[in-house]
Amino acid sequence: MPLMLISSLRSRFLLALGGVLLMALLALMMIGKWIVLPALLAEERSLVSQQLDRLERSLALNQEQLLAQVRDWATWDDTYEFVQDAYPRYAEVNFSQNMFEEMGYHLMVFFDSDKEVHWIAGLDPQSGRYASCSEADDSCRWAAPYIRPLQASLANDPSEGRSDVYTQPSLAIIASNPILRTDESGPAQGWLFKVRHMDDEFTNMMEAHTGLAVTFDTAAADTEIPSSYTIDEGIILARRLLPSAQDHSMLSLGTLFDRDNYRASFTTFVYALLWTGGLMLLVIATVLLLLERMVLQPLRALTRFTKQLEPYQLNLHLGPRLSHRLRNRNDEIGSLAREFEAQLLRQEQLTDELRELSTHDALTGLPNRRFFDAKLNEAVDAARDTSRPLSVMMLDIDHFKLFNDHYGHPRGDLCLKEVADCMKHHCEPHGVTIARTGGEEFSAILLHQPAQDAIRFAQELCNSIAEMAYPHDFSPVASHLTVSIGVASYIHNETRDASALMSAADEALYQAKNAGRNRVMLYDKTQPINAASVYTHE
Ligand SMILES: Nc1nc2c(ncn2[C@@H]2O[C@H](COP(=O)(O)OP(=O)(O)OP(=O)(O)O)[C@@H](O)[C@H]2O)c(=O)[nH]1
Repeated sequence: MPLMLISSLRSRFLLALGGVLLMALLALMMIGKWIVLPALLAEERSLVSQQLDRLERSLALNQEQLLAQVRDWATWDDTYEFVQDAYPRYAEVNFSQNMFEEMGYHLMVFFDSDKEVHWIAGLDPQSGRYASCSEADDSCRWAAPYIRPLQASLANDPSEGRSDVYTQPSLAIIASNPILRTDESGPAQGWLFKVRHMDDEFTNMMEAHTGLAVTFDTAAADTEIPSSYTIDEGIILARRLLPSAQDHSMLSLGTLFDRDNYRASFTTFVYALLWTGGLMLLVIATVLLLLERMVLQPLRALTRFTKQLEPYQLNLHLGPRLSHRLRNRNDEIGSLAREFEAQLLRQEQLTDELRELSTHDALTGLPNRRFFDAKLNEAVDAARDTSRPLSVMMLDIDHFKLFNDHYGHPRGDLCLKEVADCMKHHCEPHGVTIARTGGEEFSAILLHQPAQDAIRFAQELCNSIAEMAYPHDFSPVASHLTVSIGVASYIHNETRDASALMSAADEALYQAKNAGRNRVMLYDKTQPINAASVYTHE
Protein backbone atom coordinates (compact mmCIF):
# COMPACT_ATOMS: atom_id res chain seq x y z
CA MET A 1 0.00 0.00 0.00
CA PRO A 2 2.70 2.58 0.87
CA LEU A 3 4.49 1.63 -2.37
CA MET A 4 1.25 2.23 -4.28
CA LEU A 5 0.87 5.60 -2.63
CA ILE A 6 4.40 6.63 -3.66
CA SER A 7 3.96 5.23 -7.15
CA SER A 8 0.93 7.41 -7.84
CA LEU A 9 1.66 10.56 -9.85
CA ARG A 10 -0.12 12.68 -7.26
CA SER A 11 2.13 11.42 -4.44
CA ARG A 12 5.25 11.82 -6.56
CA PHE A 13 4.36 15.39 -7.41
CA LEU A 14 3.49 16.04 -3.77
CA LEU A 15 6.85 14.62 -2.68
CA ALA A 16 8.78 16.50 -5.35
CA LEU A 17 7.04 19.84 -4.72
CA GLY A 18 7.27 19.31 -0.94
CA GLY A 19 10.99 18.73 -1.41
CA VAL A 20 11.28 21.93 -3.43
CA LEU A 21 9.36 23.83 -0.73
CA LEU A 22 11.62 22.47 2.00
CA MET A 23 14.74 23.31 -0.01
CA ALA A 24 13.47 26.81 -0.68
CA LEU A 25 12.65 27.39 3.00
CA LEU A 26 16.01 25.94 3.98
CA ALA A 27 17.74 28.22 1.48
CA LEU A 28 15.80 31.22 2.83
CA MET A 29 16.73 30.29 6.39
CA MET A 30 20.38 29.94 5.41
CA ILE A 31 20.25 33.29 3.61
CA GLY A 32 18.65 34.72 6.76
CA LYS A 33 21.28 33.23 9.03
CA TRP A 34 24.37 33.98 6.97
CA ILE A 35 23.41 37.11 5.06
CA VAL A 36 20.35 38.96 6.40
CA LEU A 37 20.93 38.65 10.15
CA PRO A 38 24.66 39.51 9.98
CA ALA A 39 23.76 42.54 7.80
CA LEU A 40 21.13 43.62 10.33
CA LEU A 41 23.60 43.20 13.19
CA ALA A 42 26.29 45.13 11.30
CA GLU A 43 23.82 47.93 10.61
CA GLU A 44 22.81 47.93 14.27
CA ARG A 45 26.46 48.12 15.40
CA SER A 46 27.05 50.97 13.03
CA LEU A 47 24.05 52.84 14.52
CA VAL A 48 25.32 52.15 18.05
CA SER A 49 28.77 53.38 17.05
CA GLN A 50 27.25 56.57 15.57
CA GLN A 51 25.37 57.07 18.84
CA LEU A 52 28.60 56.75 20.82
CA ASP A 53 30.29 59.17 18.40
CA ARG A 54 27.59 61.74 19.13
CA LEU A 55 28.06 61.32 22.86
CA GLU A 56 31.81 61.60 22.49
CA ARG A 57 31.40 64.82 20.48
CA SER A 58 28.98 66.20 23.04
CA LEU A 59 31.46 65.46 25.85
CA ALA A 60 34.25 67.13 23.87
CA LEU A 61 32.00 70.17 23.37
CA ASN A 62 31.42 70.41 27.11
CA GLN A 63 35.15 70.16 27.68
CA GLU A 64 35.74 72.98 25.18
CA GLN A 65 33.10 75.14 26.84
CA LEU A 66 34.71 74.59 30.24
CA LEU A 67 38.11 75.39 28.74
CA ALA A 68 36.69 78.59 27.22
CA GLN A 69 35.30 79.57 30.59
CA VAL A 70 38.54 78.84 32.39
CA ARG A 71 40.50 80.74 29.74
CA ASP A 72 38.15 83.69 30.15
CA TRP A 73 38.81 83.83 33.89
CA ALA A 74 42.55 83.05 33.68
CA THR A 75 43.36 85.81 31.13
CA TRP A 76 41.94 88.62 33.17
CA ASP A 77 43.86 91.37 34.88
CA ASP A 78 41.79 90.97 38.09
CA THR A 79 42.75 87.30 38.35
CA TYR A 80 46.35 88.21 37.49
CA GLU A 81 46.40 90.61 40.36
CA PHE A 82 44.52 88.24 42.65
CA VAL A 83 47.17 85.47 42.42
CA GLN A 84 49.82 88.12 43.20
CA ASP A 85 47.84 89.17 46.32
CA ALA A 86 47.21 92.56 44.72
CA TYR A 87 43.42 92.22 44.70
CA PRO A 88 42.28 91.06 48.20
CA ARG A 89 38.50 91.44 47.47
CA TYR A 90 38.63 89.33 44.29
CA ALA A 91 37.03 86.25 45.89
CA GLU A 92 34.41 88.25 47.68
CA VAL A 93 33.48 90.15 44.50
CA ASN A 94 33.49 87.26 42.01
CA PHE A 95 32.53 84.05 43.82
CA SER A 96 29.14 83.16 45.18
CA GLN A 97 26.82 80.20 45.58
CA ASN A 98 24.66 81.56 42.74
CA MET A 99 27.60 82.03 40.41
CA PHE A 100 28.68 78.35 40.71
CA GLU A 101 25.14 77.08 40.41
CA GLU A 102 24.47 79.14 37.32
CA MET A 103 27.75 78.38 35.60
CA GLY A 104 27.36 74.67 36.22
CA TYR A 105 30.89 73.93 37.44
CA HIS A 106 31.67 72.95 40.99
CA LEU A 107 35.18 73.93 41.90
CA MET A 108 37.80 76.56 41.01
CA VAL A 109 41.37 76.14 42.20
CA PHE A 110 43.99 78.88 41.76
CA PHE A 111 47.66 77.91 41.88
CA ASP A 112 50.39 80.55 42.20
CA SER A 113 53.58 80.52 40.17
CA ASP A 114 55.17 78.23 42.80
CA LYS A 115 52.46 75.67 42.01
CA GLU A 116 51.04 76.12 45.51
CA VAL A 117 47.34 76.54 46.17
CA HIS A 118 46.41 80.18 46.19
CA TRP A 119 42.64 79.96 46.46
CA ILE A 120 39.85 77.41 46.42
CA ALA A 121 36.20 78.18 45.79
CA GLY A 122 33.26 75.96 44.97
CA LEU A 123 30.28 73.91 46.09
CA ASP A 124 30.68 71.04 48.55
CA PRO A 125 29.48 67.98 46.54
CA GLN A 126 27.93 66.49 49.73
CA SER A 127 26.04 69.46 51.08
CA GLY A 128 25.98 71.67 47.99
CA ARG A 129 27.15 74.56 50.20
CA TYR A 130 29.37 77.26 48.79
CA ALA A 131 32.87 77.60 50.27
CA SER A 132 35.78 79.92 49.52
CA CYS A 133 39.17 79.42 51.23
CA SER A 134 42.86 79.98 50.80
CA GLU A 135 43.63 76.35 51.79
CA ALA A 136 41.95 72.96 51.51
CA ASP A 137 40.91 72.71 55.14
CA ASP A 138 37.97 73.68 57.30
CA SER A 139 35.02 74.51 55.05
CA CYS A 140 37.08 73.59 51.91
CA ARG A 141 38.33 70.25 53.22
CA TRP A 142 36.09 68.45 50.67
CA ALA A 143 38.30 69.96 47.90
CA ALA A 144 41.50 68.44 49.29
CA PRO A 145 41.36 65.18 47.18
CA TYR A 146 41.45 67.32 44.00
CA ILE A 147 44.52 69.33 44.92
CA ARG A 148 47.13 66.56 44.50
CA PRO A 149 45.91 65.37 41.06
CA LEU A 150 45.73 68.96 39.85
CA GLN A 151 49.22 69.71 41.19
CA ALA A 152 50.41 66.53 39.48
CA SER A 153 49.04 67.77 36.19
CA LEU A 154 51.04 71.01 36.57
CA ALA A 155 54.15 68.90 36.18
CA ASN A 156 53.08 68.01 32.63
CA ASP A 157 53.50 71.02 30.43
CA PRO A 158 50.96 73.36 32.05
CA SER A 159 51.93 76.24 29.73
CA GLU A 160 48.82 75.93 27.57
CA GLY A 161 45.17 75.70 28.42
CA ARG A 162 43.73 72.18 28.34
CA SER A 163 40.66 70.25 29.27
CA ASP A 164 40.75 66.62 30.44
CA VAL A 165 38.61 63.92 31.91
CA TYR A 166 39.51 62.89 35.44
CA THR A 167 38.38 59.69 37.08
CA GLN A 168 39.84 60.42 40.54
CA PRO A 169 38.78 61.51 43.07
CA SER A 170 35.48 61.56 41.15
CA LEU A 171 34.46 61.55 37.50
CA ALA A 172 34.83 65.07 36.26
CA ILE A 173 35.92 67.24 33.36
CA ILE A 174 38.66 69.61 34.45
CA ALA A 175 39.99 72.52 32.40
CA SER A 176 43.07 74.61 33.20
CA ASN A 177 44.81 77.67 31.80
CA PRO A 178 47.87 79.69 32.83
CA ILE A 179 46.94 82.96 34.54
CA LEU A 180 47.88 85.85 32.26
CA ARG A 181 46.96 89.46 31.81
CA THR A 182 43.80 90.26 29.89
CA ASP A 183 45.91 90.88 26.78
CA GLU A 184 47.35 87.39 27.36
CA SER A 185 50.77 88.78 28.08
CA GLY A 186 52.91 87.02 30.66
CA PRO A 187 54.68 85.87 32.47
CA ALA A 188 52.11 83.42 33.86
CA GLN A 189 51.46 84.05 37.49
CA GLY A 190 49.89 80.71 38.20
CA TRP A 191 47.15 78.45 36.92
CA LEU A 192 43.42 78.33 37.19
CA PHE A 193 41.51 75.00 37.24
CA LYS A 194 37.79 74.58 36.88
CA VAL A 195 36.18 71.29 37.85
CA ARG A 196 32.82 70.10 36.62
CA HIS A 197 31.57 66.85 38.12
CA MET A 198 30.09 64.33 35.73
CA ASP A 199 27.18 63.90 38.10
CA ASP A 200 23.47 63.32 37.45
CA GLU A 201 23.00 66.93 36.49
CA PHE A 202 25.78 66.68 33.90
CA THR A 203 24.37 63.37 32.64
CA ASN A 204 20.89 64.87 32.31
CA MET A 205 22.27 67.84 30.44
CA MET A 206 24.11 65.53 28.02
CA GLU A 207 20.96 63.45 27.54
CA ALA A 208 18.92 66.60 26.90
CA HIS A 209 21.44 67.79 24.30
CA THR A 210 21.90 64.50 22.50
CA GLY A 211 18.54 62.86 23.05
CA LEU A 212 20.43 59.70 24.02
CA ALA A 213 20.66 57.70 27.24
CA VAL A 214 24.11 58.30 28.77
CA THR A 215 26.14 56.51 31.42
CA PHE A 216 29.58 57.41 32.77
CA ASP A 217 31.83 54.95 34.53
CA THR A 218 35.43 54.32 35.41
CA ALA A 219 37.40 51.54 33.74
CA ALA A 220 40.90 50.25 34.48
CA ALA A 221 43.50 51.56 32.06
CA ASP A 222 44.54 48.02 31.06
CA THR A 223 41.06 47.14 29.78
CA GLU A 224 41.77 45.61 26.41
CA ILE A 225 38.47 45.96 24.58
CA PRO A 226 37.96 49.61 23.58
CA SER A 227 34.25 49.10 22.81
CA SER A 228 31.78 46.55 24.11
CA TYR A 229 28.20 45.66 23.34
CA THR A 230 26.05 43.79 25.80
CA ILE A 231 22.54 42.78 24.86
CA ASP A 232 20.01 42.77 27.65
CA GLU A 233 16.32 42.16 26.91
CA GLY A 234 16.18 43.94 23.60
CA ILE A 235 18.49 46.75 24.69
CA ILE A 236 22.14 47.07 23.78
CA LEU A 237 24.45 48.45 26.45
CA ALA A 238 27.26 49.95 24.42
CA ARG A 239 30.46 51.27 26.01
CA ARG A 240 33.46 53.09 24.65
CA LEU A 241 36.63 53.74 26.64
CA LEU A 242 38.06 57.25 26.51
CA PRO A 243 41.44 58.30 27.88
CA SER A 244 41.63 60.22 31.13
CA ALA A 245 44.30 62.51 32.51
CA GLN A 246 45.14 59.78 34.98
CA ASP A 247 47.20 56.92 33.61
CA HIS A 248 45.71 54.23 35.82
CA SER A 249 42.13 54.62 34.69
CA MET A 250 39.85 55.49 31.77
CA LEU A 251 36.40 56.92 31.28
CA SER A 252 33.81 54.40 30.17
CA LEU A 253 31.25 56.32 28.12
CA GLY A 254 28.07 54.28 27.76
CA THR A 255 24.73 54.48 26.04
CA LEU A 256 21.60 52.39 25.86
CA PHE A 257 20.37 51.44 22.39
CA ASP A 258 16.86 50.15 21.85
CA ARG A 259 16.89 47.29 19.33
CA ASP A 260 13.50 48.25 17.88
CA ASN A 261 14.88 48.54 14.33
CA TYR A 262 16.61 45.20 14.51
CA ARG A 263 13.53 43.54 15.97
CA ALA A 264 11.27 45.13 13.36
CA SER A 265 13.56 44.00 10.53
CA PHE A 266 13.85 40.53 12.04
CA THR A 267 10.08 40.29 12.42
CA THR A 268 9.66 41.46 8.80
CA PHE A 269 12.10 38.81 7.67
CA VAL A 270 10.27 36.09 9.63
CA TYR A 271 6.97 37.30 8.10
CA ALA A 272 8.55 37.18 4.66
CA LEU A 273 9.71 33.64 5.39
CA LEU A 274 6.25 32.58 6.57
CA TRP A 275 4.54 34.28 3.63
CA THR A 276 6.95 32.62 1.22
CA GLY A 277 6.24 29.26 2.83
CA GLY A 278 2.50 29.93 2.73
CA LEU A 279 2.60 31.09 -0.89
CA MET A 280 4.62 28.07 -1.91
CA LEU A 281 2.11 25.81 -0.17
CA LEU A 282 -0.63 27.58 -2.12
CA VAL A 283 1.33 27.08 -5.34
CA ILE A 284 1.81 23.38 -4.53
CA ALA A 285 -1.90 22.98 -3.77
CA THR A 286 -2.78 24.77 -7.04
CA VAL A 287 -0.33 22.67 -9.05
CA LEU A 288 -1.74 19.49 -7.52
CA LEU A 289 -5.28 20.65 -8.24
CA LEU A 290 -4.39 21.46 -11.85
CA LEU A 291 -2.53 18.15 -12.13
CA GLU A 292 -5.60 16.38 -10.79
CA ARG A 293 -7.96 18.13 -13.21
CA MET A 294 -5.77 18.36 -16.29
CA VAL A 295 -3.82 15.11 -16.13
CA LEU A 296 -4.94 12.59 -13.52
CA GLN A 297 -8.70 12.74 -14.12
CA PRO A 298 -8.37 12.27 -17.91
CA LEU A 299 -5.82 9.49 -17.37
CA ARG A 300 -8.21 7.78 -14.98
CA ALA A 301 -11.00 8.17 -17.54
CA LEU A 302 -8.72 6.52 -20.14
CA THR A 303 -7.93 3.66 -17.72
CA ARG A 304 -11.66 3.28 -16.94
CA PHE A 305 -12.40 3.16 -20.66
CA THR A 306 -9.77 0.41 -21.15
CA LYS A 307 -11.18 -1.59 -18.26
CA GLN A 308 -14.73 -1.29 -19.60
CA LEU A 309 -13.45 -2.57 -22.94
CA GLU A 310 -11.81 -5.65 -21.43
CA PRO A 311 -14.97 -7.83 -21.35
CA TYR A 312 -15.37 -7.03 -25.08
CA GLN A 313 -11.79 -8.16 -25.89
CA LEU A 314 -10.93 -4.47 -26.48
CA ASN A 315 -13.34 -4.47 -29.43
CA LEU A 316 -14.43 -0.91 -30.03
CA HIS A 317 -17.40 -1.98 -32.12
CA LEU A 318 -18.85 -4.04 -29.32
CA GLY A 319 -17.78 -2.15 -26.20
CA PRO A 320 -18.16 1.47 -25.06
CA ARG A 321 -16.74 4.30 -27.20
CA LEU A 322 -14.10 6.79 -26.10
CA SER A 323 -15.77 9.79 -24.47
CA HIS A 324 -16.08 12.94 -26.64
CA ARG A 325 -14.40 14.98 -23.95
CA LEU A 326 -11.25 12.86 -24.10
CA ARG A 327 -11.20 12.59 -27.88
CA ASN A 328 -11.75 16.31 -28.44
CA ARG A 329 -8.99 17.53 -26.13
CA ASN A 330 -6.31 19.52 -27.95
CA ASP A 331 -3.49 18.62 -25.61
CA GLU A 332 -1.13 15.65 -25.24
CA ILE A 333 -3.73 13.63 -23.36
CA GLY A 334 -6.18 14.13 -26.22
CA SER A 335 -3.47 12.95 -28.66
CA LEU A 336 -2.75 9.97 -26.40
CA ALA A 337 -6.46 9.09 -26.21
CA ARG A 338 -6.91 9.42 -30.01
CA GLU A 339 -3.73 7.45 -30.68
CA PHE A 340 -4.86 4.82 -28.17
CA GLU A 341 -8.21 4.52 -29.92
CA ALA A 342 -6.52 4.32 -33.32
CA GLN A 343 -4.20 1.60 -31.99
CA LEU A 344 -7.21 -0.31 -30.67
CA LEU A 345 -8.86 -0.07 -34.08
CA ARG A 346 -5.65 -1.24 -35.78
CA GLN A 347 -5.36 -4.06 -33.30
CA GLU A 348 -9.00 -4.96 -33.87
CA GLN A 349 -8.36 -5.04 -37.61
CA LEU A 350 -5.29 -7.20 -37.10
CA THR A 351 -7.25 -9.47 -34.79
CA ASP A 352 -9.95 -9.82 -37.45
CA GLU A 353 -7.29 -10.62 -40.03
CA LEU A 354 -5.65 -13.14 -37.72
CA ARG A 355 -9.00 -14.64 -36.88
CA GLU A 356 -9.74 -14.91 -40.58
CA LEU A 357 -6.32 -16.48 -41.17
CA SER A 358 -6.70 -18.90 -38.29
CA THR A 359 -10.19 -19.98 -39.32
CA HIS A 360 -10.02 -19.79 -43.10
CA ASP A 361 -7.98 -21.36 -45.82
CA ALA A 362 -5.74 -18.94 -47.63
CA LEU A 363 -6.00 -20.58 -51.07
CA THR A 364 -9.75 -21.05 -51.40
CA GLY A 365 -11.03 -18.59 -48.81
CA LEU A 366 -13.23 -21.33 -47.37
CA PRO A 367 -13.34 -21.98 -43.60
CA ASN A 368 -10.58 -24.37 -42.48
CA ARG A 369 -10.62 -27.48 -40.34
CA ARG A 370 -10.33 -25.58 -37.04
CA PHE A 371 -13.41 -23.52 -37.91
CA PHE A 372 -15.25 -26.53 -39.23
CA ASP A 373 -14.53 -28.62 -36.11
CA ALA A 374 -15.76 -25.89 -33.81
CA LYS A 375 -18.95 -25.43 -35.84
CA LEU A 376 -19.52 -29.15 -36.03
CA ASN A 377 -19.17 -29.58 -32.27
CA GLU A 378 -21.77 -26.85 -31.78
CA ALA A 379 -24.05 -28.44 -34.35
CA VAL A 380 -23.76 -31.91 -32.78
CA ASP A 381 -24.49 -30.48 -29.31
CA ALA A 382 -27.51 -28.64 -30.69
CA ALA A 383 -28.75 -31.75 -32.52
CA ARG A 384 -28.36 -33.77 -29.30
CA ASP A 385 -30.25 -31.16 -27.29
CA THR A 386 -33.01 -30.37 -29.79
CA SER A 387 -33.37 -33.77 -31.51
CA ARG A 388 -33.38 -31.96 -34.84
CA PRO A 389 -31.71 -33.74 -37.76
CA LEU A 390 -28.11 -33.13 -38.73
CA SER A 391 -26.03 -34.43 -41.59
CA VAL A 392 -22.46 -34.00 -42.75
CA MET A 393 -20.68 -34.76 -45.98
CA MET A 394 -17.07 -35.29 -46.93
CA LEU A 395 -16.03 -34.50 -50.50
CA ASP A 396 -12.82 -35.47 -52.31
CA ILE A 397 -11.72 -34.65 -55.86
CA ASP A 398 -11.16 -37.78 -57.87
CA HIS A 399 -7.68 -38.53 -59.10
CA PHE A 400 -6.35 -35.11 -58.22
CA LYS A 401 -2.83 -36.43 -58.04
CA LEU A 402 -3.10 -37.22 -61.75
CA PHE A 403 -4.39 -33.68 -62.35
CA ASN A 404 -1.39 -32.22 -60.56
CA ASP A 405 0.99 -34.51 -62.27
CA HIS A 406 -0.23 -33.54 -65.70
CA TYR A 407 -1.27 -29.93 -65.42
CA GLY A 408 1.20 -28.89 -62.76
CA HIS A 409 0.71 -27.76 -59.17
CA PRO A 410 -0.23 -24.13 -59.96
CA ARG A 411 -3.06 -25.29 -62.20
CA GLY A 412 -4.02 -27.67 -59.41
CA ASP A 413 -4.24 -24.71 -57.03
CA LEU A 414 -6.40 -22.80 -59.50
CA CYS A 415 -8.61 -25.83 -59.94
CA LEU A 416 -9.03 -26.18 -56.14
CA LYS A 417 -10.00 -22.51 -55.92
CA GLU A 418 -12.60 -22.77 -58.71
CA VAL A 419 -14.12 -25.93 -57.30
CA ALA A 420 -14.26 -24.23 -53.88
CA ASP A 421 -16.04 -21.21 -55.43
CA CYS A 422 -18.54 -23.50 -57.07
CA MET A 423 -19.21 -25.30 -53.78
CA LYS A 424 -19.51 -22.02 -51.93
CA HIS A 425 -22.09 -20.74 -54.40
CA HIS A 426 -24.00 -23.91 -54.07
CA CYS A 427 -23.86 -24.19 -50.28
CA GLU A 428 -24.23 -20.67 -48.97
CA PRO A 429 -27.82 -20.06 -50.14
CA HIS A 430 -28.83 -23.23 -48.29
CA GLY A 431 -27.07 -22.33 -45.04
CA VAL A 432 -24.65 -25.19 -45.53
CA THR A 433 -21.22 -24.65 -44.04
CA ILE A 434 -18.51 -25.96 -46.38
CA ALA A 435 -14.85 -26.04 -45.36
CA ARG A 436 -11.54 -27.18 -46.76
CA THR A 437 -10.54 -29.84 -44.29
CA GLY A 438 -7.63 -31.41 -46.23
CA GLY A 439 -5.53 -30.96 -49.39
CA GLU A 440 -8.24 -31.71 -51.97
CA GLU A 441 -10.77 -32.78 -49.34
CA PHE A 442 -13.77 -30.67 -48.29
CA SER A 443 -16.41 -31.16 -45.55
CA ALA A 444 -19.86 -29.66 -45.08
CA ILE A 445 -22.39 -29.37 -42.25
CA LEU A 446 -26.00 -29.65 -43.30
CA LEU A 447 -27.97 -28.30 -40.38
CA HIS A 448 -31.46 -29.68 -39.82
CA GLN A 449 -31.21 -31.95 -42.85
CA PRO A 450 -32.05 -35.60 -42.51
CA ALA A 451 -30.07 -38.17 -44.54
CA GLN A 452 -32.33 -38.16 -47.61
CA ASP A 453 -32.18 -34.37 -47.96
CA ALA A 454 -28.43 -34.49 -47.42
CA ILE A 455 -28.02 -37.11 -50.16
CA ARG A 456 -30.09 -35.02 -52.53
CA PHE A 457 -28.06 -31.94 -51.73
CA ALA A 458 -24.79 -33.85 -52.13
CA GLN A 459 -25.90 -35.20 -55.44
CA GLU A 460 -26.82 -31.72 -56.63
CA LEU A 461 -23.40 -30.51 -55.54
CA CYS A 462 -21.77 -33.39 -57.35
CA ASN A 463 -23.76 -32.44 -60.45
CA SER A 464 -22.83 -28.77 -60.18
CA ILE A 465 -19.13 -29.64 -60.11
CA ALA A 466 -19.54 -32.00 -63.02
CA GLU A 467 -21.38 -29.24 -64.89
CA MET A 468 -18.35 -27.07 -64.52
CA ALA A 469 -16.83 -29.47 -67.05
CA TYR A 470 -13.41 -28.69 -65.65
CA PRO A 471 -11.07 -30.57 -67.99
CA HIS A 472 -9.31 -33.55 -66.47
CA ASP A 473 -8.10 -35.43 -69.52
CA PHE A 474 -6.17 -37.94 -67.51
CA SER A 475 -8.95 -38.99 -65.16
CA PRO A 476 -9.91 -42.65 -65.60
CA VAL A 477 -13.42 -41.70 -64.42
CA ALA A 478 -14.42 -38.99 -66.89
CA SER A 479 -12.93 -36.42 -69.23
CA HIS A 480 -13.76 -33.68 -66.71
CA LEU A 481 -13.22 -33.18 -63.02
CA THR A 482 -15.39 -35.32 -60.75
CA VAL A 483 -15.83 -35.64 -57.02
CA SER A 484 -16.82 -38.37 -54.61
CA ILE A 485 -18.95 -37.57 -51.55
CA GLY A 486 -19.56 -39.50 -48.34
CA VAL A 487 -22.66 -38.55 -46.35
CA ALA A 488 -23.45 -39.39 -42.72
CA SER A 489 -26.31 -38.34 -40.47
CA TYR A 490 -26.52 -37.87 -36.76
CA ILE A 491 -28.47 -40.64 -35.11
CA HIS A 492 -29.82 -40.00 -31.65
CA ASN A 493 -28.46 -42.16 -28.88
CA GLU A 494 -26.05 -43.72 -31.35
CA THR A 495 -23.71 -41.10 -32.79
CA ARG A 496 -21.19 -40.56 -30.05
CA ASP A 497 -19.84 -37.19 -31.06
CA ALA A 498 -18.67 -34.98 -33.93
CA SER A 499 -15.60 -37.11 -34.52
CA ALA A 500 -17.68 -40.26 -34.83
CA LEU A 501 -20.00 -38.50 -37.26
CA MET A 502 -17.06 -37.43 -39.47
CA SER A 503 -15.58 -40.93 -39.31
CA ALA A 504 -18.85 -42.22 -40.66
CA ALA A 505 -18.79 -39.69 -43.51
CA ASP A 506 -15.16 -40.64 -44.19
CA GLU A 507 -16.15 -44.27 -44.30
CA ALA A 508 -18.92 -43.45 -46.77
CA LEU A 509 -16.43 -41.46 -48.88
CA TYR A 510 -14.06 -44.37 -48.82
CA GLN A 511 -16.88 -46.56 -50.05
CA ALA A 512 -17.69 -44.05 -52.79
CA LYS A 513 -14.08 -44.13 -53.96
CA ASN A 514 -14.03 -47.89 -53.86
CA ALA A 515 -17.25 -48.04 -55.76
CA GLY A 516 -15.69 -46.24 -58.72
CA ARG A 517 -15.70 -42.53 -57.68
CA ASN A 518 -17.88 -39.73 -59.11
CA ARG A 519 -20.70 -40.61 -56.72
CA VAL A 520 -22.41 -39.96 -53.42
CA MET A 521 -22.64 -42.63 -50.69
CA LEU A 522 -24.57 -42.56 -47.43
CA TYR A 523 -23.04 -44.23 -44.48
CA ASP A 524 -25.12 -47.13 -43.28
CA LYS A 525 -23.62 -49.12 -40.46
CA THR A 526 -26.05 -52.00 -40.94
CA GLN A 527 -24.93 -52.49 -44.52
CA PRO A 528 -21.63 -54.06 -45.59
CA ILE A 529 -19.48 -51.82 -47.70
CA ASN A 530 -20.68 -53.11 -51.01
CA ALA A 531 -24.25 -52.68 -49.96
CA ALA A 532 -23.99 -49.05 -48.99
CA SER A 533 -26.40 -46.77 -50.79
CA VAL A 534 -24.67 -45.51 -53.90
CA TYR A 535 -25.65 -42.48 -55.88
CA THR A 536 -23.67 -41.89 -59.00
CA HIS A 537 -23.64 -38.85 -61.16
CA GLU A 538 -24.92 -40.85 -64.03
N1 LIG B 1 -2.22 -28.32 -56.45
C1 LIG B 1 -2.45 -28.74 -55.24
N2 LIG B 1 -2.47 -30.03 -54.97
C2 LIG B 1 -2.76 -30.50 -53.74
C3 LIG B 1 -3.01 -29.63 -52.68
N3 LIG B 1 -3.25 -30.36 -51.56
C4 LIG B 1 -3.13 -31.65 -51.90
N4 LIG B 1 -2.86 -31.76 -53.23
C5 LIG B 1 -2.64 -32.95 -54.02
O1 LIG B 1 -3.80 -33.73 -54.04
C6 LIG B 1 -3.40 -35.06 -54.36
C7 LIG B 1 -4.16 -36.06 -53.59
O2 LIG B 1 -3.80 -37.26 -54.10
P1 LIG B 1 -4.26 -38.64 -53.48
O3 LIG B 1 -4.52 -38.53 -52.03
O4 LIG B 1 -3.28 -39.69 -53.90
O5 LIG B 1 -5.65 -38.90 -54.20
P2 LIG B 1 -6.15 -38.70 -55.65
O6 LIG B 1 -5.04 -38.61 -56.63
O7 LIG B 1 -7.05 -37.51 -55.64
O8 LIG B 1 -6.98 -39.93 -55.92
P3 LIG B 1 -8.31 -40.34 -55.16
O9 LIG B 1 -8.55 -39.39 -54.08
O10 LIG B 1 -8.11 -41.73 -54.76
O11 LIG B 1 -9.34 -40.23 -56.26
C8 LIG B 1 -1.87 -35.12 -54.11
O12 LIG B 1 -1.17 -35.23 -55.33
C9 LIG B 1 -1.57 -33.78 -53.45
O13 LIG B 1 -0.28 -33.30 -53.82
C10 LIG B 1 -2.98 -28.25 -52.94
O14 LIG B 1 -3.19 -27.42 -52.10
N5 LIG B 1 -2.73 -27.88 -54.24
